[in-house]
Amino acid sequence: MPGFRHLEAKVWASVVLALCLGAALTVAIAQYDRRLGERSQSSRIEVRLQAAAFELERTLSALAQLNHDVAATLLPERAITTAKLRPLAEKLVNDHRRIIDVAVSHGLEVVFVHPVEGNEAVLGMHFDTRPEQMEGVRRAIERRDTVIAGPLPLVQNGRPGVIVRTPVFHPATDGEPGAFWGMVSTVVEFEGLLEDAGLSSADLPFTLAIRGREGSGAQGPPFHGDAALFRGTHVAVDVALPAGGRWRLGATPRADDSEAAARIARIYTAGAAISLALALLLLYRGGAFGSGGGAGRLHPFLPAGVRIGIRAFLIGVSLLVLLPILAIGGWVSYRNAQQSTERFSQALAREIGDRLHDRVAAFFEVPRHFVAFNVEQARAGLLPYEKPEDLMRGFLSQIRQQPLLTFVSMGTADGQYYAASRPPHGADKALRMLHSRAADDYVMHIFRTDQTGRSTSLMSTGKGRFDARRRPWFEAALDSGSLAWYPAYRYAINDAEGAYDTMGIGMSAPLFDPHGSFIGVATADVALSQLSEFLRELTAGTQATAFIAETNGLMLANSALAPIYRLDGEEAVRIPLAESDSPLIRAAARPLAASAQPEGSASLPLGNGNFLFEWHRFTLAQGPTLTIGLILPTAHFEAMASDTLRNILYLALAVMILSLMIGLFVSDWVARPLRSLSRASSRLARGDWQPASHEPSPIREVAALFATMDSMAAQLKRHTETLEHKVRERTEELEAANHKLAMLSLTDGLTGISNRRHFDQMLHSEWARALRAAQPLAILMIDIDLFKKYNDHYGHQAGDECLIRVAHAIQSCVKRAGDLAARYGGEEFAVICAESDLEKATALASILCHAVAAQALPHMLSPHGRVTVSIGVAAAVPAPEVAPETLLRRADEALYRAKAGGRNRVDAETGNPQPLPAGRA
Ligand SMILES: Nc1nc2c(ncn2[C@@H]2O[C@H](COP(=O)(O)OP(=O)(O)OP(=O)(O)O)[C@@H](O)[C@H]2O)c(=O)[nH]1
Repeated sequence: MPGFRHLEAKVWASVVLALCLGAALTVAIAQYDRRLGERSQSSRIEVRLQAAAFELERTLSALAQLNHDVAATLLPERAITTAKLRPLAEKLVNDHRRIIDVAVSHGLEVVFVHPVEGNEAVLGMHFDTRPEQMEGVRRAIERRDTVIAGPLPLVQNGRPGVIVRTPVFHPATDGEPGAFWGMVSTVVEFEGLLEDAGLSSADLPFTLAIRGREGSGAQGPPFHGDAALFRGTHVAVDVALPAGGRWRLGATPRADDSEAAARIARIYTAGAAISLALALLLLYRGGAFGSGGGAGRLHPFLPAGVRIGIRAFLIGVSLLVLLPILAIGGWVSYRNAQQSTERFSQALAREIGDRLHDRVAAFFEVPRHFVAFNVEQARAGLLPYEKPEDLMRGFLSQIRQQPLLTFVSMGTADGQYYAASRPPHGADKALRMLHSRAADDYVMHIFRTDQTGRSTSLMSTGKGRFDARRRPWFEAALDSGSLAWYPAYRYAINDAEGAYDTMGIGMSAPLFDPHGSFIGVATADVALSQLSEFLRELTAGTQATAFIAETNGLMLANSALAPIYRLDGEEAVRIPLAESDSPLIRAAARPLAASAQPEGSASLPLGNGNFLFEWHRFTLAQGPTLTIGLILPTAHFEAMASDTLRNILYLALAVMILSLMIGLFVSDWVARPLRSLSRASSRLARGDWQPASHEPSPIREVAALFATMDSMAAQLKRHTETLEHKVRERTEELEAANHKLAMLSLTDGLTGISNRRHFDQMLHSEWARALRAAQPLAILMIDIDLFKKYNDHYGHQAGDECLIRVAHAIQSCVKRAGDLAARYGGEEFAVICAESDLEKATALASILCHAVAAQALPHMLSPHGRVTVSIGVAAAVPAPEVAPETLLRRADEALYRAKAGGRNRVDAETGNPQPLPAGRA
């Protein structure tokens, strides 16, 4: 009966041990998983912190630059000119939403602030009355450079703020550094900075703290979050502040990581299930559920009566174990590969997108830099516009610094044009100088230049007048009155090679001399074809397509090098994204038009595959809003997943084949000796005692089985041989006895010669033989004369003795092979003479007659005085229709006649009795 009571103690012990081991292993795995999870969480946090640090560094360094720019405006006069300062400050505050105010102090007193509203408390403030402010101010003065001060509670609202401070000094005199004049401070909302860096505390999956106030670094005072976390295990990333100093970002994962908790719960559940299953299995083996795993029971999963070979069994078991492992391992790996690919593709797209955005944004800073520089130069009286050769050489050295620029040029107030240029098209990439002068009647001249920046040869001259004042960039500068982007336009330079047959975009600004008089317009320009080339370089090796377009959907550039304008007569008509030659760009136009978001992504299903589309919108300073689009084929990433899957499949296949081979080898190793054992026992069962040639087995139990079987077989063989020997002996004895019995059955018990039965058998067989051979056969019938009287006179005993003597006498005369003498009955004897005719037989009969008489056995009552015999002889060649008894009868008749004739004589069937010769009677 199934039950638990009868279970042995060792079964219970193994169950308890299995449960304990299972629990210990589960706890260990959960701990390990937790540690792994924490490690991976830490690295995720670190990545996030690094991204945030990068963003903070970028923002702060941009702010430092801007603050520095404001300070630079104070340098010429070292006087607070509100009219000059206000527009700059206004622009700063408007462009950067996190800036609270821009303030200027003369000495340590704040004398200018913008905006005033909300910052009234700042105006007139003395830094030396505010120790927390003074710390940063002192640092800036000591360093004589921009510093990032704070964060500290702001005077205006008490909220934490970061202050970018740039000190301004009097000019140096006699090699002595100039004395402190004042300070430009840009105040930034600290929480806003954190938010922009993705560290808004609301949605962080970790606890954040920051230390290093005043850029004091890893050991500095904490200023944000719970500083206690710095005492425990935490992830730390430093923010390098512009112009020196560091903040340290520290983070620890939040305790309520539900994903990790769910994973740990799954591990505990799986561990409990496996331990329980193991315990049940042990109970089953112990017999808790019936005869269970007891010896002799077949496997519970096999139908009754089914037997399988040991090799199939071993391979089957291996496959049963291996296949689920392979299947689960393969599935998990594939899922992981898929997820990693997904994450990787998104990260890569974002990475390429960000890189593209940064590079393009940096690229658009280039024209600004050159135009601003030339504006500064003009204002400082350093732009040699009255010496065109020098002017163009200066432009040439500028354009040489920036390989993507197409023109750095100036249009003078009277419409003359001077430029350095890099031809956007054509094989000849030598830099050019261009001018259209009033002296040449405004005809464009294009010169090739050499390495030293001199014009070498005139390449071509223009067809018509080139009046700079009619060019879009000139007009745009006049319209805006300051540095500004102008819309894309078609170049009007008609050189012989068509190198300038393209559109361009750039920045221009009016130029004023030191007296403030308008002297012309400076411009830096990039050909849109160059911009496309730039995009192509940026996306090289990524299989991505990138484009730049304006908000109205008109293309500026694309890495596919699809045309961005077409000519309608002489007029260049810009092509919108939706009409691009590139189907990818056309497909991207729709989601882009539908979204007003500054950045986003969309999936583009196209005829030949799926694409991931990422876009960023950004506004150029003093210019249009541009969209940078990036289109990536997802097949590239999917291929990675399918590559992984294929690799997994190959690996699984290889493992399976290897396992099968090992399985076959092992099963053969185990099974072959067992099979030879099985064959040997079958042979033994058939009684084949030949010693079996076993496969040697390395398995102890199997080897022991072989040894036992061998000794068992040897013992059986010995027993069987002994038995066979005994049986043979008994059989021989039996045969001898049977032979004796047979002899006895054919012999007369008194006389020892053949009896009547033997005589009859021999008569028939000899008769048949004579018949076949057509030879004569004779019979002698012999009867002792007057034996009754002998008996009566000498007694029965003597009669028997007499019979014996007569028999011996007869037997002694019958020696020929094939002849037989027998006692025919009573005192009567008979002889068969083979191959004998009557004559030969009669002769034998006479010899017999004489032989008996010659014994001279006294017989008182016989007229011969001795024992004599009478013999009847008959002979014949047997015929098929004649029975042998006929011959017997005839011999008997002859005997009768011999008796009647006086006894002691022979009578042949002729009827003529043969009297014995007298002398021998
Ligand atoms: N002692 C002895 N006597 C036998 C045996 N078998 C037959 N007899 C005797 O043999 C005698 C045969 O006698 P009968 O047949 O009358 O003939 P007979 O006396 O020999 O006279 P004839 O044949 O005419 O010469 C009988 O008395 C039988 O008892 C035997 O085995 N032992």
